Amino acid sequence: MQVYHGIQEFKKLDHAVVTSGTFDGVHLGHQKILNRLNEVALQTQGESVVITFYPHPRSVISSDNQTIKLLSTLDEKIELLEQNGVQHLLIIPFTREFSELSSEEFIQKILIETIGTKTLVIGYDHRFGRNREGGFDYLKTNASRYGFSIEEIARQDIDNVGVSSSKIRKALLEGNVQSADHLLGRNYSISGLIVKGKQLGRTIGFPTANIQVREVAKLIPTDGVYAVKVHYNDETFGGMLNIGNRPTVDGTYQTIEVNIFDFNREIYGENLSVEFITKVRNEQKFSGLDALKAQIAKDKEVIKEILQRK
Ligand SMILES: Cc1cc2nc3c(=O)[nH]c(=O)nc-3n(C[C@H](O)[C@H](O)[C@H](O)COP(=O)(O)O)c2cc1C
Ligand SMILES: Nc1ncnc2c1ncn2[C@@H]1O[C@H](COP(=O)(O)OP(=O)(O)O)[C@@H](O)[C@H]1O
Repeated sequence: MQVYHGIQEFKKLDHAVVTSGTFDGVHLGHQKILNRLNEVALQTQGESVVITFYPHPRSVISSDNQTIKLLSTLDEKIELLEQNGVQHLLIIPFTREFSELSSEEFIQKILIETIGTKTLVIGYDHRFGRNREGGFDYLKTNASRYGFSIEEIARQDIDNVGVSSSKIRKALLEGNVQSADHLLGRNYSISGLIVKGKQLGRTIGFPTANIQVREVAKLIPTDGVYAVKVHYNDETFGGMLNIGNRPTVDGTYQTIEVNIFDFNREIYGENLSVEFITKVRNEQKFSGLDALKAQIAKDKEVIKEILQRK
């Protein structure tokens, strides 16, 4: 997959089959669009192109100034789009100025002049241009002027639920990992650097690797204890992970820490990624370290059992 940062890097194609959107999480709904994109590209001997925006449009336009939490970092999105067979990825820096472009200017400048679009494939609710003014109906009415054809992809439903990034975010913030994983079509994951903690874990028999997530915008599931799969270099392990402030030890800030099963290595300064399988309980304040240790031993039993069935 060719990646272009900004329109000036893109060289106009003879036969571009294009889609555009934020594609946060590259979930099953997005995958349906991408499959069709690749199919049309193959049938028409064209090349598939995805236009996406960075940072996320809502983080630029929204007035509440809060960083919106996302299902995928830019690197993860690039990897997922590549896995889905996309040939060209154009990442447009999303600025205030860019957000002022009308839908007509977007079509003329980006789709026609920069890319050379011959077919545009868009999701059922995709909007573009200033104030999200352009959509499928607008395109359809004006199609004859543009010299490209337009195809709309219906909403992907899973168990009668329309898949959307916001539903997946909500599920993760409610601790409903299984539902999020189901809509994503894979297990939600986070990755980061292993940093030093208070070195207490090893004294209670459960050393925990503390994960520092680099991207502030990455969504962290709600506090609690989770069954996870841990990826370290090319190896995969089972593990139990806690997200929270650790009230038992009077913790004052949130940590993400994982006890990796059947593992005994020093990994400070290295990278890990974890896949969330299910949440098993809320974080609690115990009377002391012994009570916490007894509960963690029980968590281990429960989680080993869960992971065996996966
Ligand atoms: C599976 C698991 C469950 C945990 N559950 C809780 C909990 O319910 N309440 C709590 O205060 N801390 C909980 N912790 C966090 C421990 O307090 C933490 O691992 C311990 O303080 C060691 O911290 P350290 O890495 O800074 O040494 C849990 C940790 C793990 C690995
Ligand atoms: N099974 C394991 N799971 C997690 N970390 C492990 C394991 N075995 C060894 N380690 C190492 O021990 C460290 C965690 O020990 P711990 O006493 O909890 O210290 P800290 O408070 O710095 O996290 C990890 O960062 C890792 O380098």
